[in-house]
Amino acid sequence: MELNGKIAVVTGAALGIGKAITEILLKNGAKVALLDVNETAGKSLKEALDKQYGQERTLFLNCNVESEEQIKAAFQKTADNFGGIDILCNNAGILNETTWEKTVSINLVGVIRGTYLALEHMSKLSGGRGGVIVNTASMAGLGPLLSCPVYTATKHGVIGFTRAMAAASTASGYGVRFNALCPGFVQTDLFTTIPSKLGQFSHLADATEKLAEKFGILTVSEVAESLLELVTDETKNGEAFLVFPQGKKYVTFPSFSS
Ligand SMILES: NC(=O)C1=CN([C@@H]2O[C@H](COP(=O)(O)OP(=O)(O)OC[C@H]3O[C@@H](n4cnc5c(N)ncnc54)[C@H](O)[C@@H]3O)[C@@H](O)[C@H]2O)C=CC1
Ligand SMILES: CC/C=C\C[C@H](O)C(=O)/C=C/C=C/C=C\C=C\[C@@H](O)C/C=C\CCC(=O)O
Repeated sequence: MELNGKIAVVTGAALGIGKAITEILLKNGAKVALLDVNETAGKSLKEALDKQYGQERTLFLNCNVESEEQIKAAFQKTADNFGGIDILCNNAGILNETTWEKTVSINLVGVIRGTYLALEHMSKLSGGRGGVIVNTASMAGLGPLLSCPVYTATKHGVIGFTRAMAAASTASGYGVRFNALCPGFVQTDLFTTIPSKLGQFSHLADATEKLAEKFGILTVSEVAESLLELVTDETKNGEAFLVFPQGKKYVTFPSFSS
């Protein structure tokens, strides 16, 4: 997919991985709608991006992915402003085992909600022009993280949902590719605040730290480069792209097809 002129929506765009995704999409010619619940950070980033790319290339919309109404409105404003949606990065996510229902609501339900609402704009069956949806999962979607079982569950769910949607899209003719981005540990606010977010599993913080030492820490730019590959390589559909400092690979899963 050539990005020049394409229209992208990034959730959780104001900080961390979402900010890096936004920047690499802009750098490669896309227009980007930044959706985030953190209005201060979102407006500040928009101001900085306006200076670098001009005011017309981005739109910041205060949006909580837990709200169907807010996502619906944000997608409509994006389509009205830019003329459609070609790319969706369902990136917004939290890690908090004490408020685990909220973690499920944002990390999994928010991804499902964003996907279904975006398809109303993107699917060729509803007048869209197709495109690609990349869901930010995690290495914790591929293996158990003992200190955050609910976070692990949400990321396993994101990968399963993404792969099923990829198959449904191919079978239905949506013209939309679906892929999961699965980074290991990444240096962001989410990562640095982990020790205070483990709740009843806080006694396992050291084990997590040892995992981080073992697997290393990615930069947000490294993650954004992998996102770009999933967006631009039109052969990628239904992939789980595992990214960590030692390298990256497309995960193979057991096949149950006869
Ligand atoms: N940091 C890490 O080690 C890894 C993070 N991830 C995933 O990457 C994604 C981004 O995480 P980070 O950049 O690390 O986190 P971060 O905390 O640095 O940034 C997350 C962004 O999402 C926004 N956000 C949070 N809840 C929201 C909501 N309900 N609606 C809209 N926006 C919301 C925040 O305001 C923030 O701007 C998450 O899905 C996370 O699970 C995946 C693998 C590793
Ligand atoms: C605590 C969560 C930290 C950051 C959030 C981010 O989304 C994330 O989940 C990063 C995960 C990185 C995981 C790295 C390795 C994961 C290993 C596990 O899947 C299990 C594998 C090994 C377990 C330890 C062992 O048996 O050697």
